[in-house]
Amino acid sequence: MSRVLSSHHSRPMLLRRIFTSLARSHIPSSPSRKTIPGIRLPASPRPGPPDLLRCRTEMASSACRTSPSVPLPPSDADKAELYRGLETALGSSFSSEPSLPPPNPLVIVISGPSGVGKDAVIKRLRDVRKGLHFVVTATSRAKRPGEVDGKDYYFVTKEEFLSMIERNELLEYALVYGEYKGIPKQQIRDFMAKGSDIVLRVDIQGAATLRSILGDSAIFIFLVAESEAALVKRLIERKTETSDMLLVRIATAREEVKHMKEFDYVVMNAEGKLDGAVKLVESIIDAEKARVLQRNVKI
Ligand SMILES: Nc1ncnc2c1ncn2[C@@H]1O[C@H](COP(=O)(O)OP(=O)(O)OP(=O)(O)O)[C@@H](O)[C@H]1O
Repeated sequence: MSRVLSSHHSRPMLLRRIFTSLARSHIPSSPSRKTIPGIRLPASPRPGPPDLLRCRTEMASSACRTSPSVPLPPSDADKAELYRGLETALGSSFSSEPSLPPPNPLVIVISGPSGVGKDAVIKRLRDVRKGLHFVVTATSRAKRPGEVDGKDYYFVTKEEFLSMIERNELLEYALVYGEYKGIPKQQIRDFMAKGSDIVLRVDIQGAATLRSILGDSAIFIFLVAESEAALVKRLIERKTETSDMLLVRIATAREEVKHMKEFDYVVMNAEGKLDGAVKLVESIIDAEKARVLQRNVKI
């Protein structure tokens, strides 16, 4: 900009030129605007009388200093009268149509190494955020005491699981320690149809598979602890693994952290700062809702 201002043009003239060219690039040349798939465009502004549009860029011209054909109420007029007067001057009533269509439902994949706090973050998110559906995974493993069918998992037999695979009913599935786990597609479709955002909790391998299926249409969030040492302490304190299992999980976590760059966002879940991590996830959701170019998941 400073290079432009130091040229031989006078400053007011340059400003007028810049303003004119900006205005030209923003004012639709015809009322029918092309729509771009995936982009939420506000309702097309109704073009006003051409002389008013010209006045936006040519404030100094004599035509703009003359009164409009329909006299406007004075600025201190009653609000309703001023509103109606402006409508009359512009030649059409003001639209009450929403400025934007509702945003597309999101699919949010939350992943990260074992012990990083995926369950903890999701549990808190469930408490603080409405409009999210937390996908219930189908599994062939036996129900453990306290687990509820349809809440913790959908418990099915191995035969039922295999026929779900055959009928292509699963978005992604894996055989983990001899038991099947998979994500039912219909559940996601049903909740997306109701306008809910979908949250999926998967391990790093599952996230890689989902990325290959969903590409950039879903949002991938990688949770990390503040350090490897903090992650190890958290896993030890959880007291759910034997030493051998801990060793495998920690060695795996070392490899998994290398996959962070394949994700869209990284969220730190630091010791005692669970709420901060959840807030950041919420901010990501809010920002995604405000995207002009909306993600569009097809399942
Ligand atoms: N911010 C935090 N501060 C302190 N403790 C935490 C925090 N987040 C989670 N934890 C604790 O760390 C342990 C591991 O968390 P969690 O079970 O949610 O991890 P996970 O990623 O779901 O693990 P896995 O993949 O092995 O199931 C739990 O005991 C949990 O209560």
